[in-house]
Amino acid sequence: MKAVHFGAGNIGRGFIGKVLADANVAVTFADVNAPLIDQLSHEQSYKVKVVGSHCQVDTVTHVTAVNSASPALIEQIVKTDLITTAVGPNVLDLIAQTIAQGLTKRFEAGNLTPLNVIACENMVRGTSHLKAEVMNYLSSEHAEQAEQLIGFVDSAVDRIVPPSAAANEDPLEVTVESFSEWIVDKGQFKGSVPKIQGMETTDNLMAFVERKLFTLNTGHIITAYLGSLKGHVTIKEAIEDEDIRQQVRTAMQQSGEVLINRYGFDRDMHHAYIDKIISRFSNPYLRDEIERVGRQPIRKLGANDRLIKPLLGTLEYGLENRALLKGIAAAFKYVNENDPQAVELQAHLQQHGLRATLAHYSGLSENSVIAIKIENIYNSL
Ligand SMILES: NC(=O)C1=CN([C@@H]2O[C@H](COP(=O)(O)OP(=O)(O)OC[C@H]3O[C@@H](n4cnc5c(N)ncnc54)[C@H](O)[C@@H]3O)[C@@H](O)[C@H]2O)C=CC1
Ligand SMILES: O=P(O)(O)OC[C@H]1O[C@](O)(CO)[C@@H](O)[C@@H]1O
Repeated sequence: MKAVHFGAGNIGRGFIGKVLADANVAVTFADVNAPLIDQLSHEQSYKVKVVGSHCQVDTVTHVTAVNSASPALIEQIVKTDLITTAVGPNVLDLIAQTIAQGLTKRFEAGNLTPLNVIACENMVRGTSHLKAEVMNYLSSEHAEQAEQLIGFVDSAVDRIVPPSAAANEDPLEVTVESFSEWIVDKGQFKGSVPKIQGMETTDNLMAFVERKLFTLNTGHIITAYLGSLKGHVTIKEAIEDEDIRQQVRTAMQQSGEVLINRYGFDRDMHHAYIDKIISRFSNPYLRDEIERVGRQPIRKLGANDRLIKPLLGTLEYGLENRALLKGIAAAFKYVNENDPQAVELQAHLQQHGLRATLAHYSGLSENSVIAIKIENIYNSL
């Protein structure tokens, strides 16, 4: 079996590429980082240091790499059985055209075997979004063939993989936590569903997507922004600050009540899931900086992302949400000159004020009770 994986970064090498290669899938990475591609295609292997409840160093082999802009990638798409991505939600629109070019050539070459595409991004139904973008670049004839032959499979991806420590002399080596969960929507595949150890299939994907987004990502982002407010640098420092820990746990319980109401999760089991995730945040072997978890605050303040989506759930079910409101308010206090979205958010905030900025990026109404509550909390921080 062959796979093309877009994005040879933290998750690409540390999780998705490793799961596929370990399942004897021949993986070709596609990336725009030329030195990374050159090294991967030269070495054709790399190390993954697994740290946490168990520690080990695995070697991933039988991988190669091509530049995402090269014609060689199009040829790979003509022949491949699977495409996966881990490039970042904002990059999916860029790779859609490349995928469409590959599909066009594939159909013209008479390859009518099924092909599945799985975007492994922190984005609700990211693959469905990618499908819409790809279809825009296909002729009506090829779009019809794609509907029949190409599966666009949504997924939930959970493994904490910080950027490899700069001190590490091996630029290909990546350090990952031992926990991992990759769940895909069984009903969206074309042809047979591949059996890949480490890739779970479900016909209830949204429950898993929202459980992960509302628990790991919501807890993580509030840890990052409350931690940044107190001058912490790493997630571990922030979550080990008892005051922050309590607020983060309360926020995760509040978003958890949305999941319990929506999917009927068992409360005790969900609280145990929350505790496990909080312990993952303080993994002593991982250096995970606030800057990574808090990156791109505009994306994370979006209506369908880890802060606003759970809040909207509390409004839907009439649930307590003050800790979530504080996390959202803290997002507007996040200052990082190296993060273009943080810079844009602060500029909009200075020019238009909190409630107009909140409305602009999150879709919440500027004069709503909830916006006024967030503004009052923001002013108290
Ligand atoms: N790092 C983590 O702990 C986790 C990350 N994710 C998600 O995985 C995705 C990737 O995140 P990371 O691996 O952390 O980021 P990363 O920045 O380490 O990797 C992204 C890779 O995509 C490459 N890229 C950028 N533009 C490209 C293009 N046009 N074509 C091909 N490659 C391109 C970059 O050069 C980089 O190597 C994001 O959606 C993230 O939310 C999901 C779960 C965990
Ligand atoms: O990758 P993003 O969406 O920018 O945000 C980082 C978040 O994603 C993860 O990397 C995986 O969900 C978490 O570790 C962290 O909460």
